[in-house]
Amino acid sequence: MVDITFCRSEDRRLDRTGLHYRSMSSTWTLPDDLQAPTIVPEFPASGEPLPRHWSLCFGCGDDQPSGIQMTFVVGDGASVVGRFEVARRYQGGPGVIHGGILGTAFDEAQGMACRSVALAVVTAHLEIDFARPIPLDSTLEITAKVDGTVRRKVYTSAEARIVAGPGADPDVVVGTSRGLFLVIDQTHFEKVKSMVDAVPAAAGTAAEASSF
Ligand SMILES: CCCCCCCCCCCC(=O)SCCNC(=O)CCNC(=O)[C@H](O)C(C)(C)COP(=O)(O)OP(=O)(O)OC[C@H]1O[C@@H](n2cnc3c(N)ncnc32)[C@H](O)[C@@H]1OP(=O)(O)O
Repeated sequence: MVDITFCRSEDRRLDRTGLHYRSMSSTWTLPDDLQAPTIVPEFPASGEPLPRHWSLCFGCGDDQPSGIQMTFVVGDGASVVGRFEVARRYQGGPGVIHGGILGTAFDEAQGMACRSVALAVVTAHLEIDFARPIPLDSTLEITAKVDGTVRRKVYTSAEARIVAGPGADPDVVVGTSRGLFLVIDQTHFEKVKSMVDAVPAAAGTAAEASSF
């Protein structure tokens, strides 16, 4: 196995307990009227797998071979833990993940966390801090949670860690993300249904069934 150790200046290090963003530029703030997440009964129990929301999804679909095929388990409360392998085709800079792929993983994981509070959501706003290079052939774990809701708005955040392969260190956060998702109803995808370019597997989740 390739041994890769990235520089870890104390100033740029993020830790598990006292997450700090000293070298980050985020201006993300949670609103004063934020409500604590109310978990829907359909959301599986902690430790249970959370099925894909759509079999053709680039983030989680198992009928989408070009996608990153993330898998998820439910975490504590309104949270999920997702994993995927950083395949060589996801290369951006030499030997490292493309930033857009990390963005995809955050988007997917934070969207999946929203399933704890709503049947279906779409991303309205997503912002990412790329804290460390992420080598190809590593396994990335994204922990995502709902921080709270305001009407249809779902506020989320997430952290990424390398848990296996090159650069693995579960104590180092290699990226963070914050995102706003909006709860939608079944009319949202009505106009684009005809664009679906393959026959999806049987609708496996309530969200799939409600979308198509
Ligand atoms: C399928 C199963 C999945 C279930 C599982 C999900 C996992 C999927 C993971 C991948 C998810 C994706 O990539 S989804 C694909 C990428 N995203 C999209 O395609 C979304 C495109 N955008 C839209 O369709 C629209 O802009 C919406 C739906 C996001 C919002 O439109 P709308 O419904 O008309 O809502 P609108 O009235 O404008 O706004 C409602 C409230 O939200 C606020 N708001 C709206 N946008 C923003 C914004 N960017 N930044 C800040 N705040 C915003 C407004 O100020 C307002 O606040 P207030 O007045 O109430 O205070």
